[in-house]
Amino acid sequence: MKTNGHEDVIEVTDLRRVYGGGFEAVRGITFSVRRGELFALLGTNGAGKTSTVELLEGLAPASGGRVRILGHDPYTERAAVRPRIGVMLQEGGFPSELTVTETVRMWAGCTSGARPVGEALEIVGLGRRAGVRVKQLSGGEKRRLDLALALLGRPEVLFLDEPTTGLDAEGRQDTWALVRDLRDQGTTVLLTTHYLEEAEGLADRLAILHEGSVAATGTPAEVTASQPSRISFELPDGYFLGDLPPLGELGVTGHDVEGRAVVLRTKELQRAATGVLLWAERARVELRRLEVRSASLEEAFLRIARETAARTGTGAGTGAGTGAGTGAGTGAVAGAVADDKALTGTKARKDGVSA
Ligand SMILES: Nc1ncnc2c1ncn2[C@@H]1O[C@H](COP(=O)(O)OP(=O)(O)OP(=O)(O)O)[C@@H](O)[C@H]1O
Repeated sequence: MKTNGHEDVIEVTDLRRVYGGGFEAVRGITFSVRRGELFALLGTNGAGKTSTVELLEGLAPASGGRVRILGHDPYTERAAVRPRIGVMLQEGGFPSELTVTETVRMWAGCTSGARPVGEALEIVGLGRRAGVRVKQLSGGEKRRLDLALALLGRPEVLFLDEPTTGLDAEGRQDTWALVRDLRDQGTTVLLTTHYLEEAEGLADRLAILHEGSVAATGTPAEVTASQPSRISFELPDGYFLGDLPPLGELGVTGHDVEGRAVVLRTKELQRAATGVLLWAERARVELRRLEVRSASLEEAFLRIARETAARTGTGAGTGAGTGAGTGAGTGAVAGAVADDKALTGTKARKDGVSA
């Protein structure tokens, strides 16, 4: 199908997956991925990423809704779809005594129109490790071998399920560069990841899944734009938050004060920052540790997580985050801002702040 002149190579419409016990893991999700696009599926543990991707790969039938990959149903028309897609398996499960070349050659035997083995290894930077046994590869090299196998059939659509899990920072950067190259050469990539930094850096568009539903979708910039920016600084000695102009008039929609540290949240960053800086100028005070910045995808995600946890009473700590493994709660991006109160001005709400 074509939308706005773009060919959608992945079309997902009201997709549902219900497991044997009746548990609905995927609850009517809709998104599409255009040819040559890199699309990331993000979500907390148990959000339904794997359940969704398995349906896209044709490994299971949908319980409801529709999936089309390159115009075909990946389950009922598997023979038409399979040769045109690549799936990066987590640890391919090959005998570790085989060398890298033997492993790729074995897989090439099952792949129609496979690239030459050497070419596949060069693409992923394993050319010089061709004769090494798989068991002697580092974790990062094993992931690259998994990727080489996924690329053997020159796929038009590549599914990458958490391709950098377990890699160190350098390994992640290498994989990201590789994935970008593939996308630049026209491969459509669907990536699932726990690493928000990965999605922010790589994805043209993304969807955040929560409890089987799409909680937010768009470009990384669009998703973060739905979240407030932050201005943080230390109150000068002898001053209180109430000494600033009325925060509501500055476009500030939420704030925190801890000791002298102040964080203001706003969707009108320029207006709020200008107001704060003009005040400081006029009061002839220096705002130490001043920081003014837009929300990151990680902040957007964490905030969404907190909001839904607060709304639904679900717990936090579901493991999405940066490469450092920041914990995140479950959440949905509904745009609601649970702790952003309409501020009338000089009333502050924490100790050390006067009205
Ligand atoms: N075979 C199954 N039978 C019943 N429930 C399942 C089955 N597989 C997964 N689930 C449940 O479906 C929900 C979604 O799981 P899924 O593995 O798709 O999430 P995920 O987003 O990929 O999570 P993770 O990031 O932890 O891999 C979870 O609550 C999970 O427990």
